[in-house]
Amino acid sequence: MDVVLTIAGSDSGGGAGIQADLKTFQELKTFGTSVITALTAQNTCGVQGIYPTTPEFVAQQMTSVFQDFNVKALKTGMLFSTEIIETVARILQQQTAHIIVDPVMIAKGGAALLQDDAVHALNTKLLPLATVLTPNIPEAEVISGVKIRNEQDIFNAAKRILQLGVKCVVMKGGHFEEADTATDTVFFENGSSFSMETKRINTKHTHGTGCTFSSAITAFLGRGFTLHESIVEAKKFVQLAIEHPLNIGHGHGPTNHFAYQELRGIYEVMVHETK
Ligand SMILES: Nc1ncnc2c1ncn2[C@@H]1O[C@H](COP(=O)(O)OP(=O)(O)OP(=O)(O)O)[C@@H](O)[C@H]1O
Ligand SMILES: Cc1ncc(COP(=O)(O)O)c(N)n1
Repeated sequence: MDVVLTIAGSDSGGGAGIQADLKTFQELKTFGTSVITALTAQNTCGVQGIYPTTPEFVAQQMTSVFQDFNVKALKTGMLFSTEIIETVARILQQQTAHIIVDPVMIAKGGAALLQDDAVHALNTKLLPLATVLTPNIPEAEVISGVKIRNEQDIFNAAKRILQLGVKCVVMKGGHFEEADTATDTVFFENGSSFSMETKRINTKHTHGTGCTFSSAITAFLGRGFTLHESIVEAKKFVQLAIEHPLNIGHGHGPTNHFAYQELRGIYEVMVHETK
């Protein structure tokens, strides 16, 4: 049994954060462990409150997990503050597991899940350790300092992000709402890249899509899939989860973490190798 870890915030509504990550890990036949960086009082309508964990207690949770388990891959989600990022990065420096960083900044409803002054610590302390970074378009703009309006901007932003020390960046296209596809573009440090295209689903039930996608990459990497296979298979997982919603809650509902197993992972992602 491969052990994986999520270092993220708790979503009391169960659709994003730690809860989405553990559901994804379980569906993908890995053993999920967790380090909680913050509690959120949250549901499908928004975030009603945030109660961050102290950096010392984040460190204590990480030590408990690493002392006992051989963690094959781990992801970070909501990290909230400079102090928590610095603590997480300091402990991760001693680890050999694949590190997937989902740079969670703002919840779908608009609540800030990362303090503005924490971007510097993210860029300088955590990103140099990352195997994979999975920004959405607004997050990629903040990290790279490049305004993104078209494909060339995506390329320029990705290049800047790779210069921060990230080995692979997945630029997620979920926020291009006018497109009829949901296309993510993947760039590697060696200069190669590919894009993944799926049908865009017209739905409001997209709460936790980014958490689900990055935890699926983590689970596949933890099981020993290659980086390329893990990213494409995770795209399939999130596509099926969005395409077959559970219709829970009164706002932006969660995705369906059961769908990938129930449909035996059957979905064709269009992959275009660009180099
Ligand atoms: N309407 C949609 N139809 C199909 N795929 C989508 C849709 N919206 C997002 N995706 C896919 O979901 C994944 C997550 O992308 P997205 O840009 O939504 O991340 P995010 O904004 O970080 O998510 P979140 O903040 O909700 O956790 C990507 O693979 C993206 O292409
Ligand atoms: C604890 C936590 N982590 C991440 C998200 C991002 O998800 P979304 O952008 O869908 O609100 C969230 N809302 N809550």
